[in-house]
Amino acid sequence: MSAPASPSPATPAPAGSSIVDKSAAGVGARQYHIGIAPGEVGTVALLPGDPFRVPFVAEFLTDVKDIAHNREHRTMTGMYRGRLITATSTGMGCPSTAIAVEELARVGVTSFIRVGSTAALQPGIRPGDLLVSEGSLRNDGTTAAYVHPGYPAVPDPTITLELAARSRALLAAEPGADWAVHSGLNASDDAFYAETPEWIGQLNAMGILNVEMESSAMYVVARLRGLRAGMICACSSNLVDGASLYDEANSRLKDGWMRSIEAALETAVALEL
Ligand SMILES: O=P(O)(O)O[C@H]1O[C@H](CO)[C@@H](O)[C@H]1O
Ligand SMILES: O=c1cc[nH]c(=O)[nH]1
Repeated sequence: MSAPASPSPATPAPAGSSIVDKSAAGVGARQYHIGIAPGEVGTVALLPGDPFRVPFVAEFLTDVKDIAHNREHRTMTGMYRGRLITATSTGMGCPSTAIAVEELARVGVTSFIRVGSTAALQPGIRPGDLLVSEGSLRNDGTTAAYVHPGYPAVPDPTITLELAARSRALLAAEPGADWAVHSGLNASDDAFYAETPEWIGQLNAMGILNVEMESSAMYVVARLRGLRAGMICACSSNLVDGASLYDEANSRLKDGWMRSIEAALETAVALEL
């Protein structure tokens, strides 16, 4: 893993100026947005988007603690098969995700696994299926503030392979399962309602499996800071074959979330994250 880099401005601040250096801001302190202090969380964090999904992670844990809930960032911790697990919600989109990853890193988290929802872009991927990300098309503004347009947004390969293996093991253990696991590329969009039929068609033609809104920031910030990240999402809807379903009460989506969380927890244990 390469050394952490910081987002250095093109022209350094003049010596003796009082311009704030945010690369050092808050290190060792309770964090401004997530409300967590060093020592309150472990080294691996599961990241759902929605604060109301953090307790779904806690359902798998023992010795559960509520750590903080500030803005969209809710955090709980607990034990899963001998490992201290942290669950923190990112909110929707790359800006708040980048803040969550930066601040979690400042309090000791070194591995991040997003457990989200996503819309499918290839026919036949059904609500409730799991999608393991192998890389993100960076259609967001946040990562453009951090890196060159050609910089790749890629997950840690070991976490990615383990997420695929653990989710396929869950599938194999369920006789008559009516869901599937898919691995491939996804897109991270900024603007949910700006996804036109033309854009959806372009992503489909490029073979992109699914679209969500956070992974590009998680991957880029993790790489820049020398940390590890991966993503497993549950399909909420299919934007190309009409299996559209923006209904969180539907049990297929909830079942998918729970399976994605279990695969992420098993990954954390297997890799000692
Ligand atoms: O369910 P979460 O994890 O929030 O993920 C998806 O759902 C939201 C859009 O509905 C976006 O945040 C998108 O990435
Ligand atoms: O989850 C998502 C993200 C972007 N666009 C969608 O339709 N769904």
